[in-house]
Parts: sequence; C-alpha cells; structure tokens
Amino acid sequence: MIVFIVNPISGKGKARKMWPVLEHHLQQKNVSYQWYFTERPGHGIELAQQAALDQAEIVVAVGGDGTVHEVANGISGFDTILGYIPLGSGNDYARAQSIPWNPIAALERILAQRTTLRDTADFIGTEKNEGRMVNTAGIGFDGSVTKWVNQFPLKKWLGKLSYVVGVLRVLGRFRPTAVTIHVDGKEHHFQKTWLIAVANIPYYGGGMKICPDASDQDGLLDICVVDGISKGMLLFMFPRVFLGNHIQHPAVHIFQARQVRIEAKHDLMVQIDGESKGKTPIEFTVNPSSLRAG
Ligand SMILES: Nc1ncnc2c1ncn2[C@@H]1O[C@H](COP(=O)(O)OP(=O)(O)OP(=O)(O)O)[C@@H](O)[C@H]1O
Repeated sequence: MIVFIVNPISGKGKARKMWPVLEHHLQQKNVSYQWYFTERPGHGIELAQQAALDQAEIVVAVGGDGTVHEVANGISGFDTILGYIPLGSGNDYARAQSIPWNPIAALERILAQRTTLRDTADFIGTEKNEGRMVNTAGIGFDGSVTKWVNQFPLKKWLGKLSYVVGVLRVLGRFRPTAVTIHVDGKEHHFQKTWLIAVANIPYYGGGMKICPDASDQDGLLDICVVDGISKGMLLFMFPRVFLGNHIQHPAVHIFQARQVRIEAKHDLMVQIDGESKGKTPIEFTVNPSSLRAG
C-alpha cells in the first residue's frame, strides 16, 4: 500500500491543484493507494505515523520541504520508504536527491521502487524541541528570517519573495553574537556570528548551496559558520551562496562532524528543514543510513 500525504497549501496551492492529475495517473496504472490532505501544521507527522503503523510500504510527501520534514518524522523508527513529489516553493530535498521536478515523472520514480539509504540527523533543543532533520538547519540570521516569514500574512501570496522581504527586515535589527560550537566534542569560539548552518544536503532556502560538499550518504554533518563580517559584506557575499563559492571567504568556516552542539551568548533562532524550531542551545547527531528514500 502507498499512502500519499498532500499539503494543500504547499507551493501556493500547487499540490492541491496537481493532486487530481496524480490520482488519475494512479488509477490508470491500477495502483492501490490511500491519500490524505493535511489540515494544519504538524498533521503530516500524525498521518505519516499512522500510515507506518498500518504497515504502509511507502509514504509519499506531496508538497514542499516542510511536508517532507513532517512525513520523515512520522515514519521515524519504522522501515517505511519515504517518497516525494516536489510541489513546494523551495524543494531542496528534490534537488539533493535528483528527484524529477515533473510530478508525474516523480511519481513514476516512486512506483519503480528503487530505494537508497540516506543519513538524517537527530536534533534536540530545549522544551521538548526534538526530532529528525532531513535537509539542513540554520541557526541565527536565517532562523530569524524563517520565523519572520512564517508569521508574515502575505506569505501565501508572495511565496518565495517573502524571504527577500524577510531578509531585508531582519537585516536591519539582527545583532551578531558570540557562540561556542562543540564539533565532535571539540570547542570552537566565535565572537560575532551571523549564522551557523548544519547540513545533511548542500542546499537550503530553495537552492542556496550553503554547505556545497554536504552529502547525506557520508555519515557526517557539514557545518558552515559565518562570523566577523560587516552587514554590507554579508549582502555583497549573499549571491555567491547560490554557487557555493562563499566558502572561500575568510569569514566562512567549514567543519564536518558526527555531532555538533551550538550555544550562543544571546539566543539565536533555529530553523530546521525550513520550519521554525525554537532557539539555541541545540544539538545535532547524525543518524547514518537511517532513511529509506524511494
Ligand atoms: N492545511 C494546512 N494549513 C496550514 N498549514 C499547513 C497545512 N498543512 C500543512 N501545513 C504547513 O505548511 C507548511 C509549509 O509546507 P511546505 O514546506 O510543504 O510548503 P512550501 O513552504 O510551499 O515549500 P518549501 O518548504 O519547499 O518552500 C508546513 O510548515 C506545514 O506544517
């Protein structure tokens, strides 16, 4: 049995519009399936967990990276395969896994049932803030931008453009702070940190190659720290993130580790897989080959 979990608001309603087309394809191919629309944030976790308990072979996230995050958390601890049809606005998971952007082609790939094992990371913060990261986390500047954008009433109309507005709004008031980063137990101190990314895959934010060498098949997390840089230089450097050559800048520090803990002098906001997830301190531990991706 294949279970589809469709987020009707993903990609400004793209997933909702595309679902009848996907269903038509499934019916033509005589595939046995069930489907659900998510009704609220977090619902995807509950639906995916129930599907795994009901012994679904594959649970397919239909939407964006937030939907993948929820489904991956719901099936955590089960042998269930995670499928993905990218109909969000960022779709970084699809980018990293080379999943076709055409929804029917993505569906065909799932039906072919060629699976690979992928790393995820377990995260644990404060106040029951814990779970499983599939893509990438951002702590600091982009954590604040994500929080701002998720509360921005125009997000459902502006889509990705909301992030540009968010970057400009947060840039005005964000203050870099001192952080301590424990990389596999070794302490590194930074004085004026803008952001720390912890990555399973190279991308976040819809194609920004924040950790260009990250791989979810190497048993390691890649960590990128941006520290000691002026606001102007940060803006100037920003476009280089899309090519991944920002890592050559002296303000950018890269590490690889199995475990990383981040503490900040002044609390920094955290986003994980594009979802706001509390604030520092936070710790990540890689969980190698823990996800069956189809
Ligand atoms: N019915 C719903 N109403 C409101 N929010 C929902 C509903 N169902 C799911 N959500 C939430 O929608 C959010 C965004 O989903 P998702 O990330 O899949 O789409 P996106 O933001 O368009 O794509 P991307 O993350 O790839 O840019 C998630 O945080 C999820 O919890």
